Amino acid sequence: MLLEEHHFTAPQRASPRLLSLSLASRSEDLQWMGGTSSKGPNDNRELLSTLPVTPRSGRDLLRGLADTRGRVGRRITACESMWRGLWTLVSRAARGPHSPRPCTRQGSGYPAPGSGATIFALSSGQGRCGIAVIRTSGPASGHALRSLTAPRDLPPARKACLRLLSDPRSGEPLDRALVLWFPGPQSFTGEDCVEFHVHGGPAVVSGVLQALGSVPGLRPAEAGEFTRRAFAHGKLSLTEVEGLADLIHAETEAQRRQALRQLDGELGDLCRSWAETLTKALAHVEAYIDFSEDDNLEEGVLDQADSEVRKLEVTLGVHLRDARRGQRLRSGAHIVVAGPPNAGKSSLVNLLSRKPVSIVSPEPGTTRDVLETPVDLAGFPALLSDTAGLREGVGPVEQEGVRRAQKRLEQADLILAVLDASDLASPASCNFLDTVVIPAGAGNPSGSHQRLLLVLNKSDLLPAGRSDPHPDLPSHLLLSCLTGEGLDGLLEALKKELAALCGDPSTGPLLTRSRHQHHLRGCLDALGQYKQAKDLALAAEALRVARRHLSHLTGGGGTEEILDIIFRDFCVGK
Ligand SMILES: Nc1nc2c(ncn2[C@@H]2O[C@H](COP(=O)(O)OP(=O)(O)OP(=O)(O)O)[C@@H](O)[C@H]2O)c(=O)[nH]1
Ligand SMILES: [K+]
Ligand SMILES: [Mg+2]
Repeated sequence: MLLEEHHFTAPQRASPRLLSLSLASRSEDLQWMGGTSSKGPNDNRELLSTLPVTPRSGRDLLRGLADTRGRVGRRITACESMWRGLWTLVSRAARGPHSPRPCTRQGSGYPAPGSGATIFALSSGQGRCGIAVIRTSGPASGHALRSLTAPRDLPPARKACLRLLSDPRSGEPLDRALVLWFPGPQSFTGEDCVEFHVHGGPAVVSGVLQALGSVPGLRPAEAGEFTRRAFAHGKLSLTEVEGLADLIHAETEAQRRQALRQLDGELGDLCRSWAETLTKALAHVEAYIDFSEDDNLEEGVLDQADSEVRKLEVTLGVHLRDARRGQRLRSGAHIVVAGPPNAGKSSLVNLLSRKPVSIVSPEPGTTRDVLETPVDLAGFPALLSDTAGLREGVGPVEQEGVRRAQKRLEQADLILAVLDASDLASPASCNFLDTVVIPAGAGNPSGSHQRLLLVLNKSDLLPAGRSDPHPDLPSHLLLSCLTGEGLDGLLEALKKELAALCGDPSTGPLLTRSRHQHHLRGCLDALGQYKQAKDLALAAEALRVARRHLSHLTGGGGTEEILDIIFRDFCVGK
């Protein structure tokens, strides 16, 4: 029976009497609800599975309904969604065991734009290469495969077969290629898909693409369209889609690990478990609203809901506090290299990025604009900004440079403060120490101020043999950009700072985008409203809002625009 297929498990504290009671009093509502659309069977199934009732099987439920139909008066209940859920399940059970089974997951509910057409694209990179992969997705995929190949029969599903490809219009041979046939729904998009692994020459690739374009019902894919179809068919949740986009763009080891975790569905699983907690709490509140006067409800149902909500609030708070780190790991921590003129800031930026990003010269005031360069520091992504030397009393152009440098300093995740070790007594050095280094609380990592690493450059100019010539300064590292001495120590210190800023990609933060943060905050706000609600109906509504935020996090923001923004990150063929 359907209810069992959906893993309907009766709660341990269940009371069978309660079910027949509730069905008897609400059957009119069930009929009334039958004409309206369901919010989504998954939602209601969850709600149903947590209700304090025990239908032994779908058949019992149906029988109970038939018995009671028409015996009670009309009453619209506060737990409308519960009855919608029941109705959905019951009417599906009535359709019998042969009604189509959902595939691996439920669809996202968003139709893919232009779905129905069969799309094709080059899915491997552009340019000359050993092998290029061209794929199709859509109902005409099988026809396209048969049109291009000889022999013309479909190969066994998911097995690579060697076939001669030829142009269906002229019969001209195009390539000898491996082809793979993925009948839906067991494919990346959930639709019928074909992959052609052809030789990677531009003429072969364009020949096959043109041949595919000549097959009726096929058209070139748009950017991200394959993934969008996978999302529409419930093959990927939105957070997994984001993980996939991040994996494609990952440039460092830490980014790759983080993206892979998200693609594996960790964030989605977490959200679903939170949503389940809320569903339970909601079911308790709804049950209380409906049945409290029947005296059949156990004691403490509301207290249980309250305590679940409180626990969830704490967990969400922890994740929200970690969200900034997840975003840094995804897009790179902002490291701003600052210091007085001629300290060697540009030399250090070039050394860390291993390329001549900035002009280095003995003339103070060489760098004016903020120069940004992405770098991979010990596996962590970072955005290094070279800035103008900080000093007063200079011309208008340099002054503008100083203003920009100061603005950038305010936004830094980490300040890499550079001083000339042989010139610490100069007014510019003293001023920089007083205005930037000391207020940032260098050497005081537990301080609530901005993180800062102090580097004394040009150590090669110091008299040899003295271990630490500046013990009175805040904690610092000695470096020579000229000789490279001290670079390993600096990289080690940077790695520690970045690990603290970004979190451990294998175990750490899971919220990687401001979109995630937005919905989590929305969920927390709604939980705050739940606690303050004076009326139970309002409390239930707050729980529903909270749950909606979590489902938007994994399923989209409720608008097509959000999806457009996310899918825009993909290239054609993905
Ligand atoms: N001896 C020595 N000279 C260095 C070292 N690092 C940089 N220099 C020299 O110091 C001078 C200034 O270097 P830059 O990298 O341009 O310094 P900056 O801080 O970017 O200067 P501005 O952009 O003008 O503020 C150049 O002549 C460099 O060759 C070092 O470790 N040792
Ligand atoms: K300079
Ligand atoms: Mg410079």
